[in-house]
Amino acid sequence: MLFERQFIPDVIKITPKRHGDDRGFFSELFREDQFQAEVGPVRFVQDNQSLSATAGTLRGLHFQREPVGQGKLIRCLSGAILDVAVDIRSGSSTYGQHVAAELTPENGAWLWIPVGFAHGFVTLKPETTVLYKVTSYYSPEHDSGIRWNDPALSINWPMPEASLTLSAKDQTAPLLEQIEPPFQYAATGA
Ligand SMILES: Cc1cn([C@H]2C[C@H](O)[C@@H](COP(=O)(O)OP(=O)(O)O[C@H]3O[C@H](C)C(=O)[C@H](O)[C@H]3O)O2)c(=O)[nH]c1=O
Repeated sequence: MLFERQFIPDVIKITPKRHGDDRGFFSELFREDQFQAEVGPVRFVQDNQSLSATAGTLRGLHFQREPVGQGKLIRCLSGAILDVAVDIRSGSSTYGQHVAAELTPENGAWLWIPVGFAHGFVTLKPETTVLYKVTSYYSPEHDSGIRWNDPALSINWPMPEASLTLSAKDQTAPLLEQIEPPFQYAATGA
């Protein structure tokens, strides 16, 4: 299991080892002991899966407010995504900045995004399946988000707006400056 901290170091790209042979490969996708040794005492309570039929499907930028903020461990099972995590922790030196990582079945990587980030992705291929583990249960009343194309975030989505598919909720999400900072920076980044 290779852990690569991104330029916002609390966001980590995790690449499981693949044991290849003439049949294909075997891979231990997740081990709590190795994950907790690197990240800390984080546990997952819910697994999610989404299928997006077309390339250019953009889901995000979402987060759940405290006390049920969600850490997310994301991987792409089919197709391809550009995964984006925006630091929305008040007091963070990288507040409003983001990490972007391409996740594909070929690279087999997870992206770990702790509580304190807004998360979204755009699909780069049709029939894209995303699996993600989260650290708090879904709570509709705490579900929140910021606008995917907020100019203050300078996210370079690789497709023109006209070619994107978004939910009505995502099209009308507030700008970061319009919301109360939902999280406080904590050095642990858990
Ligand atoms: C997140 C979630 C949703 N739902 C229901 C609520 C709606 O009826 C339906 C679709 O929900 P939503 O439009 O929020 O799904 P996405 O747009 O894919 O959002 C998700 O993808 C982005 C990238 C995220 O990071 C969020 O975790 C998550 O919100 O599933 C549930 O029943 N349980 C859940 O945990």
